[in-house]
Amino acid sequence: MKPLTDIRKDLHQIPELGFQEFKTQRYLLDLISSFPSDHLEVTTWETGIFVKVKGKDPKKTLAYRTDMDGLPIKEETGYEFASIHEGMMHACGHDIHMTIAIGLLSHFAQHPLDDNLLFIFQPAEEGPGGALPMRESELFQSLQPDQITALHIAPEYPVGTIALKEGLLFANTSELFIDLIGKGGHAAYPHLSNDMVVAGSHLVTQLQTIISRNIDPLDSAVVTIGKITGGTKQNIIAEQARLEGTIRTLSQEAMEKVKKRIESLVEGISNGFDCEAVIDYGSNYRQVDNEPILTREFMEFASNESNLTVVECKEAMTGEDYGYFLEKVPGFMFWLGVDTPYGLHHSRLTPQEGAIQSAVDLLTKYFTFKGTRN
Ligand SMILES: CC(=O)N[C@@H](CCC[C@H](N)C(=O)O)C(=O)O
Repeated sequence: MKPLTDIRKDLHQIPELGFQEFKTQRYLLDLISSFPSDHLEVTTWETGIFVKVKGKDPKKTLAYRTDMDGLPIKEETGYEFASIHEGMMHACGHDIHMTIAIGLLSHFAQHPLDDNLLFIFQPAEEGPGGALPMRESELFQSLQPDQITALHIAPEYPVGTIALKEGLLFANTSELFIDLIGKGGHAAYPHLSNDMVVAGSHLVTQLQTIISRNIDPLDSAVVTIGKITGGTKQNIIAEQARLEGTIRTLSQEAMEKVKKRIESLVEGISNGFDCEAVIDYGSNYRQVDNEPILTREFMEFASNESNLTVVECKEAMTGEDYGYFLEKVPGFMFWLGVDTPYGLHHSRLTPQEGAIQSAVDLLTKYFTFKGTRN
């Protein structure tokens, strides 16, 4: 097999959006077909893949999950191996996550455990969400793991550090799309039109008051509008505007409250500006809730059995549909330090590749510890 760093470079070049991961799936299947196949059961689900490494005397099934999709970002890393897909980039580390899965799989295909080890290559984490339908698939139900593990790259930690905590690690999320439909017209005749750029601007400002005025200051929530579109030309009054964003909360109750406030404010805009307004919440992700006993055991294992630094971190407002796997299967997720000055979802994100081997070494030892009986 090629060195893992070369595999990461190959994957980095072909980012694809959710449920479009055709080349990525093909690339991974080709690699997997080069591994010794005696213990492997490979199945595909949409653009994802399940690989079961059959144990020698299985009593349970352990699982490792990686996501697969990229983001609609124009890459500016300056890498020689930058994305060859215009306007798309692996800017959330899924190329690293997949490479770690391949490193582990190549090891365990040659050295199977006593127990089964299931690899889940999951599409569409960035949206619209592959974890929930994958978890609900007949295929997953038939493979049903007893414990699950995943990781996410963390730009802010050095290579050689992992970070996690028991319980809540990542927030509840909901996408947010608001369409405003008014009446277009000539820029010189505002009184004959109904301007959705003005209505949308008011709405963006009002939405910011939800966190500052409606959420308990000791709780946490986020409403981010990441994209606004509207109008067609500088001297035409905009007939429509669209706001696209995301909501993050630490509890389901806060999510319900934020949504109620959004609905009231949107209704106010619709009445005040005499326009039509439609809200679509897109996909919702369940919080990532680390199972306390397994998490604590893993933290102690990593501290004692590796030379990694284990940090007990705070929860983050990032989202992850991996939370849906954790809803049904006990397990945990951890942050993997990759030491890069630009954060997740940035066009200049350049994770240090040294992190790949550190994760493969740690998880090889951990799965061996969990899946071997004396
Ligand atoms: C780790 C990470 O960055 N995850 C994404 C998940 C996206 C959720 C959904 N599409 C949304 O935008 O709400 C994140 O943005 O946190």
